Amino acid sequence: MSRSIKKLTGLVAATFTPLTAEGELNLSVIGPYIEYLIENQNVKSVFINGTTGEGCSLTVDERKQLAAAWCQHGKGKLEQVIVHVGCMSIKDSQELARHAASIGADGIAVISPSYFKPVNADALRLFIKEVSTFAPDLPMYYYHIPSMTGVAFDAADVLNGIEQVIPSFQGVKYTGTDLRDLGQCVCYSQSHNWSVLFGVDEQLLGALVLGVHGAVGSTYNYLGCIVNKMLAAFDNGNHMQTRALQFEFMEVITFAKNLGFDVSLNKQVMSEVSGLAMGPPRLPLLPCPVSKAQAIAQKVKDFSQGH
Ligand SMILES: CC(=O)N[C@@H]([C@@H](O)[C@H](O)[C@H](O)CO)[C@@H](O)CC(=O)C(=O)O
Repeated sequence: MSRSIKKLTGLVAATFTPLTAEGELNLSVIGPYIEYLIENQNVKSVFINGTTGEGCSLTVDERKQLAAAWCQHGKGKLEQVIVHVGCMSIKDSQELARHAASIGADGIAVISPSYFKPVNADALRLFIKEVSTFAPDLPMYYYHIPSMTGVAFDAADVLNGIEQVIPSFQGVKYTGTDLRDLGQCVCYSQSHNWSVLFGVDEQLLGALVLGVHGAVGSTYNYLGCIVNKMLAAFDNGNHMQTRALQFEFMEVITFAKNLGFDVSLNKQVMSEVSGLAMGPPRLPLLPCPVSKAQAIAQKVKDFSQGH
């Protein structure tokens, strides 16, 4: 890689994709969205076109437009814009990787293809490598999310030896609950100065203890401020406060899950809490009842105001 690497750490918001009522991209929201994240949540890095952003439901052209808008509006304001480029077709992923490099993104990430699945970690490494060659100067992150892709072999197996085939490899975004595998990813990453970012927001404390370098998640869009307090308490060795915040956080997520928390409901919660118009989800996700989103938003606000 020809340029120096900014290590990805701290909280990263997995952003929602604002749509109009008619289901088209609503790029006018991106500028105010960035202001909201920085000023209200103290969150300065974003992960776009991922799960929360319904990236796999967008066209390649829409993904490019969105990535360009985030990079353009975020320039000089955001610390890092990471663009998820995972697709079913490697050609589409390569094109998105090339595009991300051309617009000044700070990094790219890929999930495993999930229709034709790689048979083993070697095949997945090869896929990631062939995408990375279209943006050889951009840090590449493997996005491990077996609950969505159904590709469940250990992320640590994917990392093993990857530096030999992908010079730009820079870490893993780990959305899974296997702490043994996560721990092995952290351990392997140490000698390469890679970042391991955790993606199960309600279990972050367990991952922090294992030494992850940050977290990428949907709830940091509207609870980033509180989780930043939790990270500070953790760094200061204040275990009681860290645990108390994590427990309260878990309570909010449990409440949300009992109401059927998914990307659709989450998106509406974001609209309710932030006042930004995120719009509906895209099919096959269905719009959710606003009353459920309002009930969760109230819990989020109570939690935020209580600290
Ligand atoms: C399966 C899923 O959507 N997980 C979320 C979490 O932030 C999740 O919404 C949160 O932990 C609440 O369960 C993130 O890991 C997803 C993410 O980072 C992304 O949008 O790419």
